[in-house]
Amino acid sequence: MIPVLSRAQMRAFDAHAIEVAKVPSIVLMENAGRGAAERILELLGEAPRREPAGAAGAAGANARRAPGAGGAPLAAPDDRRRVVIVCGAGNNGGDGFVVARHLWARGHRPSVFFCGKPDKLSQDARVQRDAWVGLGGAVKVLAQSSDLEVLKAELGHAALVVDALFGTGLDRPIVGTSAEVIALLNAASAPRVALDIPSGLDSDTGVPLGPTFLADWTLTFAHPKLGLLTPSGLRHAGHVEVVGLGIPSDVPDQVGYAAELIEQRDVAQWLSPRAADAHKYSAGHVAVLAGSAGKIGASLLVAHGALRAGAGAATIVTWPDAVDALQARVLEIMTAAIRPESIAASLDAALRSKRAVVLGPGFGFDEAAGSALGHVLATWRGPLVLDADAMTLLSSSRDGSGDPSRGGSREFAKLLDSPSSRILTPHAGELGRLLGTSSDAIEADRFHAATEAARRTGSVVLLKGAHSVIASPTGRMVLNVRGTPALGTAGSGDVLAGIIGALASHLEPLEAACAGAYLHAEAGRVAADGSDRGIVASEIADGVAAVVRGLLRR
Ligand SMILES: NC(=O)C1=CN([C@@H]2O[C@H](COP(=O)(O)OP(=O)(O)OC[C@H]3O[C@@H](n4cnc5c(N)ncnc54)[C@H](O)[C@@H]3O)[C@@H](O)[C@H]2O)[C@@H](O)CC1
Ligand SMILES: [K+]
Repeated sequence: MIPVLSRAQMRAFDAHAIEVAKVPSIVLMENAGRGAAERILELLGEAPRREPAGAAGAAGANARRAPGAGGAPLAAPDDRRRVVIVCGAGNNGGDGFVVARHLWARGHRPSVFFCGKPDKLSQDARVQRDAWVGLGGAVKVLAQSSDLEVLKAELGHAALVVDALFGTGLDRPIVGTSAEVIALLNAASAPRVALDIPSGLDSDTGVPLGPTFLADWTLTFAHPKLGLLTPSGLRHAGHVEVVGLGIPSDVPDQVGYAAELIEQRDVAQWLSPRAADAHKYSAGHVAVLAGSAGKIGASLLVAHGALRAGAGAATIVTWPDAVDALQARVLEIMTAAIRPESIAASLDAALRSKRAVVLGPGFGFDEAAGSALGHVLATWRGPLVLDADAMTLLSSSRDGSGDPSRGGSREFAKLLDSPSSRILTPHAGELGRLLGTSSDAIEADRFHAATEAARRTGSVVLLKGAHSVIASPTGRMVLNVRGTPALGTAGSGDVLAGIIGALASHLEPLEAACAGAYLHAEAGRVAADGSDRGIVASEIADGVAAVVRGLLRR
């Protein structure tokens, strides 16, 4: 996993590198700028030209474009089509001067602008500015409207735009000339690259503090920052790549990190090959408490997801009329009925010898469904994935306290006492209802919401959305950013719940949720084949087997 750092942790990282490891800060800046320049040179050879667009149009292009894809080479070093670099007064600006010098050394003639008070230049940025000027480079200061006209003219034929205005030091909205500069940069038709983070973005929450640079690529230094990995952060950051600072990667173990990013090799490691004498029950038999009359599709998708992710068997345990409807539809999947008059007894029989339970999709949220959930919470000792209607039951007449006398649901109270190992898979709306707040409040700080929910429910919580956040009750947080908009299709969440159920038969709940999110996203990518829509949920389930196969072959 790749450590993801908060603003404060990144400061601690820098301080550790400088004070403990004795790497001078100017060397870190040199490494940052040189690494970024190398990547920018590559991008100049790859980046597609965009049609000129206003700020809004540019935002659309940013969302649509697959960065790095195809296109004619942009820039043989060319006197007219220059790289435009806009530097601020802090160390982020210093990185910009280093980029300029290395591009110059490779035959380019970058146009360098400075926005800020020259007497406020940080010590290292001043050294780098002087080195740039000492080599004969020019710096155009952006102080008044006529200066902005010069910038605008240069942007009109720029080969690429580099934002080195503000980095992790930003702690308030950008105003004044810098804000006008950002508007101009965002309106440029050239590809846009942010150094470290897009200027204007809060590096912890990914929320724009005010006017914010809209990047196609963000070259972030040493480690990804938290704010780059939220849906809003990624919308502004474009394609995020890490540029090393020449510091060993174990420093975050010493200074701390806020989250981890799932990598392919983590999931490959978790997926151990089946034993030669494996049989369907040793591979894991998943009970799927899902579906109801008119909603049997949900239960089929869960079971399908579980089998494709490696469950040896799946049994849909549901209401008698749904079982009748299912009979005609199932081949590989078994069914068992929950008798409303003897819910506890039928569940005890159905869950015997099962390895994991998935409860919720299409299950209903009436009294009987509540009793079934209550019984499972009270008696099931294995992995339990709670999704969809289970989330509604947990939060009905809820205040998130778990105390029925204060408006918390009975089921929520049972959740806290349950001997099961629970994985909750809410989207923002469901989590909002569970915690007694709005979906907007959840989206405003998804990291906090997921960790808080995990702590309050004593469960692993997978907060769905464009990029999932997986939090454990111990405070560990893992991010999966492999998702694609194509995954937004009916039944996609049901498949995810099934995949996690299968994996939870063998893995710890946090690992199962992480691996499940990753496999689901990758399978969606395979099914979508480069498109952002048009796939159906059963194709995601089908795709999982191929993704698992690929990982096992590694
Ligand atoms: N310290 C280090 O060792 C390294 C730092 N690096 C770069 O340094 C950046 C952080 O540098 P700094 O801490 O100097 O900060 P920034 O360059 O991000 O910001 C500059 C200064 O602007 C001020 N400021 C904050 N918000 C403002 C606003 N809205 N309007 C006007 N001024 C505002 C702050 O006082 C801050 O010190 C990183 O993002 C990275 O790009 C890299 O060079 C790698 C090494
Ligand atoms: K920046």
